[in-house]
Amino acid sequence: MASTAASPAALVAARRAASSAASPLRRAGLAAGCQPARSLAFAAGGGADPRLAIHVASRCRAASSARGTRAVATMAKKSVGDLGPADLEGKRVLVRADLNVPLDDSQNITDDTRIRAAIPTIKYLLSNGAKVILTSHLGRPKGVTPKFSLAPLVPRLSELLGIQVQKADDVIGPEVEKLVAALPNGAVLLLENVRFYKEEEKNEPEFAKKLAALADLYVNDAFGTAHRAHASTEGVTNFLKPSVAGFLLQKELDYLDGAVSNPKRPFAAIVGGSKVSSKIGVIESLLEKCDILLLGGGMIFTFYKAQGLSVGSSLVEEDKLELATSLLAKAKEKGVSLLLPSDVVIADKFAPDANSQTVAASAIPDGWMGLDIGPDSVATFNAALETTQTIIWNGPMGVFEFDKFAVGTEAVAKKLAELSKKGVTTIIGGGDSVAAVEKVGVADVMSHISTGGGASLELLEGKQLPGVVALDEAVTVGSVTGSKL
Ligand SMILES: Nc1ncnc2c1ncn2[C@@H]1O[C@H](COP(=O)(O)OP(=O)(O)O)[C@@H](O)[C@H]1O
Ligand SMILES: O=C(OP(=O)(O)O)[C@H](O)COP(=O)(O)O
Repeated sequence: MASTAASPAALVAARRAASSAASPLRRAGLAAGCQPARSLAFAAGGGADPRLAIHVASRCRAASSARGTRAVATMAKKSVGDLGPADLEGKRVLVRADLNVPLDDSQNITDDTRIRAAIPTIKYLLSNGAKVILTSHLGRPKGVTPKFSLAPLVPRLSELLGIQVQKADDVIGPEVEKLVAALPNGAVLLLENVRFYKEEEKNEPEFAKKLAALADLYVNDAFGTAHRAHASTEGVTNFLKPSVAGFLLQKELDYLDGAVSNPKRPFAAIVGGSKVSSKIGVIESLLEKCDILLLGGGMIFTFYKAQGLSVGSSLVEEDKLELATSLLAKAKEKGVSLLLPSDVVIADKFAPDANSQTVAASAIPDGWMGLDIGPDSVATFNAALETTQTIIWNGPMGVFEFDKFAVGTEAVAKKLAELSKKGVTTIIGGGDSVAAVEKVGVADVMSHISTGGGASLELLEGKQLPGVVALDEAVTVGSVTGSKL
């Protein structure tokens, strides 16, 4: 699996110099949807603390895909697998994929995971004689912006599909209609970046209607964008039936909704990342479902402080101390075994070359900040994980972008890989945990790695995703819900 990992120095420089157009990393981040506005929002939220700025662009990566199993949970939707040759032969199928991949300065794809993840659905449609009209966004363009064209994706798409993919220069309109009309069975037409039309993000019905008019049926396989109610993810379903889930979307729901809501027990959740505030919804939702909750990352210092411990200059959200206390109480009330790290690796500055030492969580000296969990915590976490059958992981245990403080995160990745090989269901819920798993080179052994950062977070928070809600319901037979039985 391709890695998006960059050197810590490059990462820090890229995060801090958000205005530097010369940075390839920043461009990669921009191409993948990480705009400066988002960086600024995080920085502002954290009082311009560089520790909060570092993680922004690393949310722009994704992961592996495979044919999904049957949907089992509350959001079960009709699947493309429910459609056969009789439904698809000669039909024009509008496929919304999330091909929002990072590109370098020369418009080369630096991580093709999302393209590869979209292939099974497209191949299935082609093998059933359909004509595929493929639509996606790339980045967050404001109007037509050449550097956000989908043209650089054509060679890789063609290579993976084993056919020459055609490319339209527009999304709707007479030229596109002509190309669609001339499309033979078993061919793919890639439309231009759907966000070149402002109507897309505004979910304007007239635009959705024009998009829908290109096709006979609709497949949404864009999990990474399923939390957006846009014309190509939501609005189009009002004008095109059937509207069904692609294999990737289905697999994401099977794991992030199905396996998490109906887990093989014991079920452990590992939640890390920088701030407790951005994970409140996830923690609260997982406390309803899991047996064990392991916390790591920058958020632990807010919990420590809430318990009266000294945290030195570690990241703390002063306004979330009460919340941390209430989450601890809620875990107790629910009978969830909540484990906070017992030791931490501290640094004398927020830098890759900082001096560091390992101390008990209760012994952080003034002027030092915790940047990773310590070896005792890793051992305790590993022992807890050994007892489980299902594990969901969201958020790194430390500042893994700096090698010196990546040990705890990498240990978790390795443990999950080991357990996955033994049959434990391991789910990596998007965001930076995906980067960590890729960095350690164990992505391929995990049961599921989400292709959506924001979308997986919303799903884990228990929210309904508009792009999913809009799809046709699956057929229900008895107590089992899913595709053909
Ligand atoms: N102890 C810590 N202090 C400061 N930042 C941390 C700490 N531990 C982890 N982080 C940062 O948290 C960021 C990831 O946070 P977040 O975006 O919430 O996770 P995710 O992307 O997995 O959802 C990473 O950039 C990492 O460097
Ligand atoms: O990269 C994406 O989201 P992610 O960074 O949360 O994984 C999706 O393509 C959605 O992009 P958007 O956040 O610009 O709507």
